Amino acid sequence: MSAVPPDAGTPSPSTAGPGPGPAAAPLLEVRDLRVRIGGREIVHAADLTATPGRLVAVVGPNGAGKSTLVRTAAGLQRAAGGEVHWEGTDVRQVSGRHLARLRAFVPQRARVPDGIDVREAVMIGRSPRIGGLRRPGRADRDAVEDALRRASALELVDRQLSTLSGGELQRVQLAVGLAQGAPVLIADEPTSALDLGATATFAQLLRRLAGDGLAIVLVVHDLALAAAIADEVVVMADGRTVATGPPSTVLDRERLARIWRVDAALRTDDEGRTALDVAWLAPPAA
Ligand SMILES: Nc1ncnc2c1ncn2[C@@H]1O[C@H](COP(=O)(O)OP(=O)(O)OP(=O)(O)O)[C@@H](O)[C@H]1O
Repeated sequence: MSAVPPDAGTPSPSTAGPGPGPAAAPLLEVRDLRVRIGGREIVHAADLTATPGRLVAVVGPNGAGKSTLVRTAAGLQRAAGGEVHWEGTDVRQVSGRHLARLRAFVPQRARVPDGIDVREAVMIGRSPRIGGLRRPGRADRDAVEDALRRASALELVDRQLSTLSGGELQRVQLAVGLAQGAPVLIADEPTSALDLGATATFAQLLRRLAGDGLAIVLVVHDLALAAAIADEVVVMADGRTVATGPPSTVLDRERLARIWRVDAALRTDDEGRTALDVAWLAPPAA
């Protein structure tokens, strides 16, 4: 595997994007993260920051370590080195219960248990707010319905989870995350099975949520989508974060060639349309 060196002097995140101006204090800070799985080091040096009101897109080729980075940041995977801090506290000192109140995690591949319907699944997402001793009340039922509505999944409320299409399941997974009511939303490729219209609806929802003050971390392959909605892009390659900054600066043609080995250029027009012009049939860049 070729090692891609980190870029020196990538632009400061504080100058980025469509989000609100001066950044609030970060809720999540990951520094110099290393992760080993099955005796192999998968992430060697990764950084990530989640701040209220900002949307960070984590991009990079297949196998770059994006999922491993966000899973470890979310406290779902143990770090072998470096730092993961939630509200300034080492993640190892944060109880699972408190973590569940701080962050919602929408996984790339959700487990789909048999015999559970969408309403029940989203109520399970709500459980960190309910606690072990209390039964769901009116506020919880309203929160479930609101999460389903915001995720454009309300019409699926009585369906069995196991009968949903890939795109329907992704919308429900988002609702599960939203029902949790956490200030940080981490979503791993939540749009991979969505059609064009559903993706646009989702993009608008994410921007609205960021506008409402949520900190969002989104793993995404669609670079045109990332460019349209992210305040900041984090590029991962070979287990390292190799660039961080505003999409227009970070996703330049030279980097697309170097990291993705493709001749491609991002384009943004005055009305906020973004496109990736790709020379699909050109041989990979050397
Ligand atoms: N549980 C595991 N056991 C062994 N190898 C793993 C495990 N999880 C991840 N890996 C390996 O670690 C590397 C990084 O995986 P990861 O899923 O983090 O990458 P990614 O950037 O999210 O990829 P993709 O874009 O394909 O989803 C890959 O080579 C993957 O095969």
